Amino acid sequence: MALHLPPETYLWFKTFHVIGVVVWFAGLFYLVRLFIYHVEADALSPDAQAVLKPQYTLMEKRLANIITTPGMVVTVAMAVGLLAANPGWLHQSWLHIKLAFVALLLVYHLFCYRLMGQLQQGICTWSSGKLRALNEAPTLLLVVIVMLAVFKAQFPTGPATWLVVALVVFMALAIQFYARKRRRDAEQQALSQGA
Ligand code: HEM
Repeated sequence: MALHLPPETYLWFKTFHVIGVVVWFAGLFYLVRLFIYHVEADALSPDAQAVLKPQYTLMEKRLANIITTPGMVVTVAMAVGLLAANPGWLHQSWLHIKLAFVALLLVYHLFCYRLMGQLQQGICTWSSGKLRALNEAPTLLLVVIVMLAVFKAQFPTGPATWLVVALVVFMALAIQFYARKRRRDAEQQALSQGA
């Protein structure tokens, strides 16, 4: 049964749903970036580690608890509002598929908390390269979920879609390639300075 709310209420729910998504993803992307810096601090001198590691721990905790999780809560709470205002969505298959991808996103969110705990205890076994690859997962989820929300039952499968998919994959690979090149250049510079 639909709630009888003023018509603009639905649009307010949608506005804050999208704002929640932006905040949630900003947090998820930056959190794993901080994990990468945290892991890379292992290669620094003990003095540098003593300063940087507690600082990264603090930044991670604040980012996760003050930005990322509240972004997730706003997204989900506003989604509940959208469904309460228009329960007809619950019978549509695009929403069921979207929910399956949102479930994956929530698993990713929880996994980030697990990694954060391991980093704080100094028992994280993930390399910075693996973390960089992990940081691409929410990009793919973001693209698919937003496409489902926008196209709904008319989910496109034509050439334009494949072009978008190819561009996203190309961008992800280019970022990985550039990051690897920068790391290699920095290593070579450090070696030549030490020589
Ligand atoms: C808790 C799970 C979620 C539910 C139940 C849900 C449900 C909905 C519903 C019912 C709408 C309104 C559709 C319309 O009025 O056309 C909507 C819009 C939207 N959702 Fe979600 N959503 C969820 C999570 C997400 C997530 C995680 C993202 C992003 C990754 C997202 C992105 C969007 C966007 C961009 C719109 C606006 C689409 C448009 O107006 O064309 N949603 N969502």
